[in-house]
Amino acid sequence: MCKEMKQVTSKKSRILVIQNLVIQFTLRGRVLTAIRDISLDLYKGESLAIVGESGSGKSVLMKSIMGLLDKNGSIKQGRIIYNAQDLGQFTTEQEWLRIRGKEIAMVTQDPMTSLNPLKTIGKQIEECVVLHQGLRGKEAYEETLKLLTDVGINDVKKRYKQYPHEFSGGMRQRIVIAIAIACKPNILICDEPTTALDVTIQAQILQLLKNLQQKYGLTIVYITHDLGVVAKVADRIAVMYAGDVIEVGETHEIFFHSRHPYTWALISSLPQLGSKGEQLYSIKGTPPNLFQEIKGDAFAPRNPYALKIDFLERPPFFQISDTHYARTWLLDPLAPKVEPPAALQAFFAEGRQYAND
Ligand SMILES: Nc1ncnc2c1ncn2[C@@H]1O[C@H](COP(=O)(O)OP(=O)(O)OP(=O)(O)O)[C@@H](O)[C@H]1O
Repeated sequence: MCKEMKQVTSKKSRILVIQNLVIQFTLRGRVLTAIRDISLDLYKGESLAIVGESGSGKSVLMKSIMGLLDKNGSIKQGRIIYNAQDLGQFTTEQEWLRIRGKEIAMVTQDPMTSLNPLKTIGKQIEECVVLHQGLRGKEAYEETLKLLTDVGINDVKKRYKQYPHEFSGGMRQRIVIAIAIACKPNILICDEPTTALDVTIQAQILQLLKNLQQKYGLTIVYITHDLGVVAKVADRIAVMYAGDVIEVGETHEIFFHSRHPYTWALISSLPQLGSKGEQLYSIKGTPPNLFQEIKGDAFAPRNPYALKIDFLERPPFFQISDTHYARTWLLDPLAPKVEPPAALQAFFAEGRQYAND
């Protein structure tokens, strides 16, 4: 039967809890609801990927956790609990400075925007080491060299003295990661960290983040529009659509057992499936206008499997396993049995087989 999402199913401890979050922006007198009543837990030491197409609310959600919402936006409802405090209640920049960078750090798509072009990269990392680790002089210098080594940069003494423009895009991203790690955060948010990089470098940066996660005991949140990118690095995936989380589960559950037709559509658009040359399920239409009130399941108008109730009532989270939940009326016991498209079923079967081997 349907149960409201309750993700605390094992001994894993929650490091961040988002409860019934609603975020709105006011634009020329009109109100846009970017986050529509989201609840999501983040577990200590895990890597969670938040996946969804452009405009689904991934960045707004993460910005709200870091106190970086644009001035015309605000939290209208809900809580963001970290370390027994509700971050949503923060009103001053001073309060945020205790969290931002220090406890929760962020790596963005474009390293150039995070780096100062006029300072050597060594100095930029060392400033964080001094500020956040309290080291001075030779100790701070040594720690900076160690961080450079940890992020896979060679010849560190020479590199320390160089400026951002002397590095390639991939190397610059490594430096931004070193700066983030220098602050010893508990949570690292990676917002499309590899989008600007070519495929080989992408894989290297993702592997680096995976290694650093283990070494530093980090909890990582990946934000991406590309499900394929996080397949190998995420423990869990939350799928967002029109400001809502519509499915969440462990990575293999989302890839090979997903139940929401929107997740099916996302998987269908993976190049691995396209290469089979089969006619796959593709999403037609556009996401809803977030200035307007959304009734029912926001995906219903684009969903070939939508039921009448999908247009009327927001589906609850139906529990599929201890770790897997989806917001679709198709999971209601009274709903007709619907199977994913044949090509996707073949992909699911192949993936499950592979997982069992
Ligand atoms: N300052 C703002 N004023 C008005 N609307 C905003 C503002 N910031 C974000 N939005 C709206 O909030 C919604 C969610 O945006 P968000 O940037 O979180 O999407 P996203 O999933 O991160 O997309 P992308 O992958 O393109 O970054 C969008 O409709 C966007 O236009």
